[in-house]
Amino acid sequence: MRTRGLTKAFRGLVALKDHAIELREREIMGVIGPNGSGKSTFFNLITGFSKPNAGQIEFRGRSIIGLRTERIVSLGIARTFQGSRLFPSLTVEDNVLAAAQLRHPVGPLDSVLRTARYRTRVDKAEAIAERLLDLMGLTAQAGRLASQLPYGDQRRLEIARALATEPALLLLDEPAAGLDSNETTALVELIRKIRDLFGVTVVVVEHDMDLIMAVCERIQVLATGEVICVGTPEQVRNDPRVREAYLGHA
Ligand SMILES: Nc1ncnc2c1ncn2[C@@H]1O[C@H](COP(=O)(O)OP(=O)(O)OP(=O)(O)O)[C@@H](O)[C@H]1O
Repeated sequence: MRTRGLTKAFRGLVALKDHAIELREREIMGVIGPNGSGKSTFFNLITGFSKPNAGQIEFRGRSIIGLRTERIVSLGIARTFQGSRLFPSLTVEDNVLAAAQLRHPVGPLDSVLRTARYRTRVDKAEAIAERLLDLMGLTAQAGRLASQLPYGDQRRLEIARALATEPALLLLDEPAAGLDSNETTALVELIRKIRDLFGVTVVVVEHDMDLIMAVCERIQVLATGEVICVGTPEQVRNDPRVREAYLGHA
């Protein structure tokens, strides 16, 4: 995935200005910056939740500007959200199945007639859900309502839902928010494992510097909508522009 000249303004306010990023296959990239620096705007533009005023977004060699969110998901980009977007009154398993079926849709006629295609697709979605629940340590909770899960489990369920759409690019929006330090350490391992098992590229937007520094191979820093620095955790940590951006907002 790469962006060039990506710009988004809300009335007079430029939330993202001339943004450029080029992700490498299978890398874990962090995007950080003070509050209001444009991180969520960046995710919203890539996933079709909002449309840029200017610029390009290319994914696997084609422009995805103007495509609907469902189409972008089907091309292989999945995201989690800062706040929970689970279906609270569905079971844990059905939450993952619903996401898996975005990738293996069942038409109403196939469903009513229980065609062979219906069976194949349902089997495929069930196999994906089973594997993901196992990976997330949620198998024992499969039959519980999503709303009844402890918070940390709900966050992992959200990641399972994103993975169920079989993405090539996984966008995690503040995955450590609300987690304690043990859970955050476990999340570092989980993100690495996801990358290794599924071969996905991962972008993490996060305020938790321990998580970012531990898991990311490269980090891009935004400040007031502009990219101020890209580099390894070590380079970013030592960059005076980054310190300045954060101190300016302290
Ligand atoms: N829908 C919107 N309408 C108006 N202004 C918006 C909208 N979305 C974002 N903004 C503004 O754009 C700027 C960038 O916001 P954005 O949410 O992308 O920042 P962020 O880096 O994700 O912040 P945070 O770390 O607090 O989540 C902010 O000034 C914000 O108020």
